[in-house]
Amino acid sequence: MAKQFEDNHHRKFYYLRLSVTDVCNFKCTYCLPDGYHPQQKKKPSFLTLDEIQRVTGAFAECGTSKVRITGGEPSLRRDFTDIIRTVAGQPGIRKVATTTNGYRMAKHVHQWREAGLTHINVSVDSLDPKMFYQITGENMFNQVMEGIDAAFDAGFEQVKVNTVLLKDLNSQQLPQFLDWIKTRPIQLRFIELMQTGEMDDLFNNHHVSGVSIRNYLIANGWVLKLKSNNDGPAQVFCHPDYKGEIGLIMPYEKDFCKSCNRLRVSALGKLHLCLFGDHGVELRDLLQQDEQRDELIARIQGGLEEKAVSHFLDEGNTGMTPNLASIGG
Ligand SMILES: Nc1nc2c(ncn2[C@@H]2O[C@H](COP(=O)(O)OP(=O)(O)OP(=O)(O)O)[C@@H](O)[C@H]2O)c(=O)[nH]1
Ligand SMILES: C[S@@+](CC[C@H](N)C(=O)[O-])C[C@H]1O[C@@H](n2cnc3c(N)ncnc32)[C@H](O)[C@@H]1O
Ligand code: SF4
Ligand code: SF4
Repeated sequence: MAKQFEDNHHRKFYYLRLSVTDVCNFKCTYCLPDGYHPQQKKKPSFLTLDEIQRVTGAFAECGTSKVRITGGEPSLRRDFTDIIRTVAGQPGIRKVATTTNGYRMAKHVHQWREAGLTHINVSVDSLDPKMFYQITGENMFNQVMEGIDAAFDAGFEQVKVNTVLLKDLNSQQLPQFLDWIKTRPIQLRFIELMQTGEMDDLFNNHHVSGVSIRNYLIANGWVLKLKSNNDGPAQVFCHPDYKGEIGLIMPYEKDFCKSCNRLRVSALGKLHLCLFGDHGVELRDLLQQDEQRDELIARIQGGLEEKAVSHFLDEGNTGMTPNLASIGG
């Protein structure tokens, strides 16, 4: 194995978030409130299967054991199942995950599972269909719920659900969410709203910290679980009376970035050292032939020297990220 990816702050990288498209069919108020619009007139060409195979192969050689396929909406790629199969086929990749809005899950999750998908995260911002529509711009609540049932049916032992915590919207619905996971093996994660470049007043109007939920959980017998080296940033709590778990993603908390274990590659083939970084490192020219792998690894390692110790969101600096669809969250 080539040298494990590590930065100058002694953080090791086991987890690659690979975006395969910027396109999305939803209009979430906090992400793409006006829907997806290409940045240039020309149709962008997103990473091909061969390029995906080369980039994940290089990461795997340097210690990456988990790849999350994300977007935009990754399942809108017509070759999505082949992408899963390609990533799953890389020696060393033990977890192949995706994050989806759930739109295509009911129909296709069995085939994703057969292709090698091991973990699935789906976004559900409210359990109230009307509020779901209000937040996502799409009337698809029932379809997404059917998708979650289909995932269990296909053999996933747990489904993770992402809920962006929004003041005066879903932040009042904790009892409903707790009730929902009582008998279901769902890890429900509340994500604090993050400010991005294109966001207007939404952040000031709707950002709310996850601290009060954490205090509630601790006061009511929930216990913090230990993490493994390729887990995401959620603090996960479990309770003996619940089949489900609660996760909290609180990026504004001190030391959130201390345990950063992940790198990102955009759908256009740029390495992003941080979700809120200033620029990407071009990789695509080194994804054209298998023989370029050593050069590719050297370029990623060079980029890692520049990785900052944390984001600068508290200073109002959101880096170059206009919205999370552009980099895959
Ligand atoms: N600020 C920040 N937010 C992150 C980071 N990683 C994940 N998130 C947030 O958490 C959201 C949910 O991430 P998911 O795509 O569901 O995956 P995950 O929680 O990283 O991974 P798992 O632990 O495998 O479920 C992302 O879309 C981001 O909003 C990170 O490195 N920095
Ligand atoms: C960018 S989406 C991509 C995958 C897929 N389209 C989905 O929605 O699950 C990944 C995650 O980022 C979250 N997200 C998007 N914008 C966000 C923001 N500004 N703050 C916090 N989370 C955000 C979404 O809720 C979703 O769970
Ligand atoms: S959060 Fe996901 S589903 Fe919603 S607009 Fe962004 S990319 Fe699309
Ligand atoms: S904000 Fe940047 S440094 Fe912090 S955990 Fe996320 S990717 Fe890592």
